[in-house]
Formats: sequence, C-alpha cells, structure tokens
Amino acid sequence: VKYIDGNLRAEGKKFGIIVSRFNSFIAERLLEGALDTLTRSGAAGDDIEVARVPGAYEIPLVAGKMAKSGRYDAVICLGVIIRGATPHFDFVANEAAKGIAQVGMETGLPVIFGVLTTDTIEQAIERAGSKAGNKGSECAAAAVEMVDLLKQLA
Ligand SMILES: O=c1[nH]c(NC[C@H](O)[C@H](O)[C@H](O)CO)c([N+](=O)[O-])c(=O)[nH]1
Repeated sequence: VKYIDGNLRAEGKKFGIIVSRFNSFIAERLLEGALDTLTRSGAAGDDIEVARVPGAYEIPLVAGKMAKSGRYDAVICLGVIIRGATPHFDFVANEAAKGIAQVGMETGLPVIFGVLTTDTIEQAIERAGSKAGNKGSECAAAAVEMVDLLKQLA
C-alpha cells in the first residue's frame, strides 16, 4: 500500500486568508487561530495576506480573485453565520459554502471552508477558541496539509 500524506510544514508556502467582518467579535478569533497555526507551522509573516470582506456572502468573490492570482498556495475562508440572528441564514450560508467550494474546484487550489454556521452565538464562541477548539486553527492546518498533498499528486 502506498500512502500519500500531506505534511504539516508551512515553510515557503503562501496563504491568502479572507475573513468577514460580520460577527467580527467571533470571526477575529478565527483569524487569530489561523495565523497562530500558520506561523507556528513555519509560515513566514510575509507569506500570509489577510483580506477582510463585509460578510460571508462576499467571501467567494474574493476567494476566486486570490485563487486565480497565482500569488497563493492556498486560500482560507473564515466567517461566522448565526441562524438565530440571521433572517436569511440559509441564503447566506448556502451561497457562501457553494461559492467557496466552486472556487476550489475551478482553480485546483486548496480553498478551505472555515465559515461557522451555527444556531446560536454560544455555539460559535465554542468553535472560535473555547471548548470546541478553534475552526480557524483547524482550517489553517488543513490548508498546510492540502498544499503538500496536492504537490505530491502533481
Ligand atoms: O457573515 C455573515 N453575513 C451576514 N449577512 C451579510 C451578508 O454576508 C452580506 O454581507 C450582505 O448580504 C451584503 O451582501 C450574516 N447575517 O445576515 O446575519 C451573518 O450572520 N454572517
């Protein structure tokens, strides 16, 4: 059996991060988690760029631009959509998820889905650096791994 596994070393890899401002009290915690994981995995500060967008609905547009720019090895998408507070939760969440997935498929670049879609603020806080971990950190690790895996499959 030949196993192909992506490593978790980020040296020399370039990352684009998109984080939405909506629910920034929580979204910024996801960004902190992602930056912490990338830098501790060896990524250089100069190899990480962060773009902020108004809300999760705008993420796919910017993810597409970043992915097609050729400037990044991976794009990490971070946002927070909370059903209780979102009259049009399903539209925003569905379009964000679909749009982000489409960018990855279209470009062949790792485009990581780090948009929290929760029923309550409590659940979002749990996933942004408290008892359920930090989704931003998890997505950063996924990005590092996917870059190496795809390089091995090239
Ligand atoms: O990222 C979010 N955007 C939200 N809406 C804004 C949306 O992403 C767009 O920015 C807006 O519709 C303008 O296009 C949210 N709510 O509606 O509550 C939300 O919970 N999270």
